[in-house]
Amino acid sequence: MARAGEGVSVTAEFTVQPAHQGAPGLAHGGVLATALDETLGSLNWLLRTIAVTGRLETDFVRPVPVDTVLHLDARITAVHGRKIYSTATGRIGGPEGPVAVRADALFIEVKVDHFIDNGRPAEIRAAMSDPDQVRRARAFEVNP
Ligand SMILES: CCCCC/C=C\C/C=C\C/C=C\C/C=C\CCCC(=O)SCCNC(=O)CCNC(=O)[C@H](O)C(C)(C)COP(=O)(O)OP(=O)(O)OC[C@H]1O[C@@H](n2cnc3c(N)ncnc32)[C@H](O)[C@@H]1OP(=O)(O)O
Repeated sequence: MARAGEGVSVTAEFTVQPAHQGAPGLAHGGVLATALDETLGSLNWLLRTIAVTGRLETDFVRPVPVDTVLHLDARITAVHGRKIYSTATGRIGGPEGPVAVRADALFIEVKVDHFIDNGRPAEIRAAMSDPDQVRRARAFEVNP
């Protein structure tokens, strides 16, 4: 679950499951990048803005074993026109533990037409019939 913090920030936890393994016993980097991306993406809801990831630069600082809880902390650093700049860290061993991963991101604000024009019709129809469900499921749940 992601929680709003001070300023435009959120914290979240992501537990690395066996299915997230890359190298034996360790989290796959792409899954860690996804956890960062999802946490960063949830920030845009605090701005009440629909935005997609344009750029995600990830540093992998420490290996993250399977079963680890990744403590995520993300905040918006700047907004310029449609561009939303944000940064996130993922710590292990507790919220004050060492940084294992970090990311800098650029999200670009889009109209809802971005999804209507490019998404698959069945999912668009489902989302339109229950927008609250989309908001909860896509924006505020980090663990699948
Ligand atoms: C009622 C109907 C309901 C139906 C829908 C229901 C719900 C929808 C609501 C919410 C959706 C839910 C969740 C979505 C949120 C988050 C999901 C998690 C995050 C993701 O997983 S999301 C997937 C991965 N993501 C993509 O799938 C993006 C693919 N991409 C594109 O779709 C285009 O690429 C786009 C739109 C990004 C930009 O295209 P564009 O034509 O709109 O804008 P343009 O190119 O003009 O850029 C404008 C300014 O951003 C700069 N800029 C752009 N890209 C840059 C880059 N990469 N690096 C550096 N700067 C960049 C330019 O340099 C310019 O800067 P400047 O203004 O200074 O010149």
